[in-house]
Amino acid sequence: MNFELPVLAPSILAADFTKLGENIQDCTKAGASWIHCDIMDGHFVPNISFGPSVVAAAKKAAPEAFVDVHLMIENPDNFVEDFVEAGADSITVHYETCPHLHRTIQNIKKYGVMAGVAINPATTISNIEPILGDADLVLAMSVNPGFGGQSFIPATYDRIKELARIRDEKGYSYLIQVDGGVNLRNITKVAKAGAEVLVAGSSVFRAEDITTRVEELTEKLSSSNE
Ligand SMILES: O=C(CO)[C@@H](O)[C@H](O)COP(=O)(O)O
Repeated sequence: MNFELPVLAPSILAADFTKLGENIQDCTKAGASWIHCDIMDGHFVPNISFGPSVVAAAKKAAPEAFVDVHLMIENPDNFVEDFVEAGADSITVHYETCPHLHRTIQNIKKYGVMAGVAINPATTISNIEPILGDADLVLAMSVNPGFGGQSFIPATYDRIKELARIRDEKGYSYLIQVDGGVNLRNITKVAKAGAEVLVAGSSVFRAEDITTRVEELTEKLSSSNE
């Protein structure tokens, strides 16, 4: 799949579900090549969102988009196949939910999709160092997972830089993703710190005009490279 880094990944958690297809197409028409799907189970996180049928609907609305699935659920191994069948191009699991993380990553890769590992703001990066060489994507949560519309936790900037430093030092190849509280005011700083996949929910879908907002965020990402 073709996309240029850094890339914006609008999170449909904040979309108007009565117009989900239209909201997603507003994003892709404005140049968004990724769509981020937040799966919440009411156990690992104190909120319930949606399951594979909504991911399949998102893929149907934008077959050309890279569908990025973020599993905030316990026992994620039980659901990997369902999300792959729904059209996921990447599946990210939380370190905090995976006692056998190496096996879970291999299980995701078996389906030919990208395998990501997410860490909560209070989880130290050293916890996932042993598997960083196997990860296709590392997601540094910039809010405590479970809800959209929260404020970006500033300590995330240093965590992004640390993930980039380890990758360079060890010759790893994972993408660095950031999720939570990303908006027009901070997106440039987040990208300049080294984030390559920037998830934005309320900033995109609560905007007066989704297309214009995606264009504005994407423009800031493009100029962050300069
Ligand atoms: O995973 C999560 C929250 O748990 C995020 O994907 C949010 O959905 C991002 O939303 P905003 O903070 O951008 O509103």
